[in-house]
Amino acid sequence: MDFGLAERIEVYREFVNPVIAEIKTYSPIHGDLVRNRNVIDILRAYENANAVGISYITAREFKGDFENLKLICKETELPVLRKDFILSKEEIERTASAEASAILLIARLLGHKTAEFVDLAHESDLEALVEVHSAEDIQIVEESKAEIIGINNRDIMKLEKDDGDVSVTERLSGLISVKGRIVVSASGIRTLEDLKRALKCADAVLIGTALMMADDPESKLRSFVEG
Ligand SMILES: O=P(O)(O)OC[C@@H](O)[C@@H](O)c1c[nH]c2ccccc12
Repeated sequence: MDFGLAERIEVYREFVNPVIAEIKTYSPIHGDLVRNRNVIDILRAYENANAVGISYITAREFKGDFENLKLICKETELPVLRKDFILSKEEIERTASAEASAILLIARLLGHKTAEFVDLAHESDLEALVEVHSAEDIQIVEESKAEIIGINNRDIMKLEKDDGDVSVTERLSGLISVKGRIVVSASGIRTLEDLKRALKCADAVLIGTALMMADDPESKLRSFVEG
């Protein structure tokens, strides 16, 4: 049986640093991140370095491509998280049809519809990773049945134009009162020190840019996972 993302994080965290490795095509700050490489080669590098899961951004603001999501899901046994600005039930169903195992839902975007969208994700057999960036967002996610809370160290509505570091995770993780949910720290994690700080108050981290900008993503990821 292939475990979902939440369960895999719980198993991995006993042995390694659980890292959700992101295949990120483009960054508003750094520009093109794929740099003519093959997406599947990047996927294999992440698999070889023991990523706990794969994240792929389909959002057009990040030059993502839904066909690539389908290809990645077909090519890997790891759980795949689809990241986009999800605003409709159809997009949830499309994510399930691509055979992703988890979907990103943004509390800031969905507001009090978040709980309903989490239930819709579950109806499509998808795990819900609800992303938060404020105390208000935490209240919203706690009204839902989301199994994974993603603390974004940046405000995604600013499309990475803002700075953000693990101090956001340190501050917000303390506000989570409903226990038993997996907490993931995402964005702006560039060094093993950032990772260690994040894992003091989160169960896993999600890293994109630092891996995509590395000359050798496999060894870069291995240094985070085994560090
Ligand atoms: O590249 P970074 O700093 O490691 O951040 C990764 C990830 O957190 C970021 O890409 C992200 C977080 N939430 C999103 C929502 C949409 C698109 C992208 C994102």
